[in-house]
Amino acid sequence: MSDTSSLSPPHDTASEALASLRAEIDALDDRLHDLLMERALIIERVARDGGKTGVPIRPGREAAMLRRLLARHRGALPPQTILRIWRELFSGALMIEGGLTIAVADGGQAELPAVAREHFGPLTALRRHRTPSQALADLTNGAAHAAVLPLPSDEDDDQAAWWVGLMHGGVPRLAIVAKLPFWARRTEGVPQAGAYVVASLAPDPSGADRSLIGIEIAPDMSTARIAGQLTSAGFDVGSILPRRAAKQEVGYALADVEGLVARDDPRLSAIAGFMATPVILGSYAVPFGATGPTR
Ligand SMILES: C=C(O[C@@H]1C=C(C(=O)O)C=C[C@H]1O)C(=O)O
Repeated sequence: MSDTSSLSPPHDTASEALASLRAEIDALDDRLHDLLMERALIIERVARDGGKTGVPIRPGREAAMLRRLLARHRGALPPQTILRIWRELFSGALMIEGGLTIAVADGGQAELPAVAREHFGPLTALRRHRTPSQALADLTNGAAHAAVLPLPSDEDDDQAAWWVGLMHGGVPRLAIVAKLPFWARRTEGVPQAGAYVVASLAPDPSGADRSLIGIEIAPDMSTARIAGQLTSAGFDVGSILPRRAAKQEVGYALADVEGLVARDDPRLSAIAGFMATPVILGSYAVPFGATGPTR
């Protein structure tokens, strides 16, 4: 250990005023702590009597709670502090509900585990994999509750284009249930990568959601035409990611549309011009502070 004898102790002036302010902080901390313990008692009741089944996270409810608190937030405390505290509370609550394990595919994007950690907190077990299919296998064999996967890009090879596999389903039926980061304004030093969370979870509306539609297209179909077909079926289209592999008879497209669209939405079966009826791949709460449509 280094020699600290020459360091002067912290020197605070007006020590009486400071001591009294600190006493106020300590008293408030007791009240906050009492409330947190009371909250944990209710979480225990949710776990015992709430009738929840399957994957315990409720991404829509979490997003709605955060938006509500951030909307009423006033004063000097940075709003992001509110988000950090509540994300930590959610992760503690999920420990009470039996704990959470998240699989993350970090292939090519070292930032993805950091994005997963930022969202799910240090209490959550993370299983790191190289590829999306390895992370998804954790869901099908019950080793993880949810998978954090990279945002699709037009540079993805077949292995990386995990959303195409999601279109063809399987048991359990997996869906995109959240988009990360929820705090959309990024500051220097925080992970910049985005991700989708996939789980076997029913849609959990947050009040401001978007949905992802997987489409089989003829390989030469233009993006404008895909958008046109979706728009005339009544969808408000944000972005479209086409995937046209060379020498293949079918291409794919991932469309991001406004609202929480149900799997049996009649607009899907009424759509014309695609190779098959488009399928809903899931939905996500619009990240806080996001500007404009996101893919
Ligand atoms: C407590 C619940 O479970 C989880 C924990 C939450 C919380 O701490 O408030 C909210 C949503 C869920 O992710 C719930 O479903 O209400």
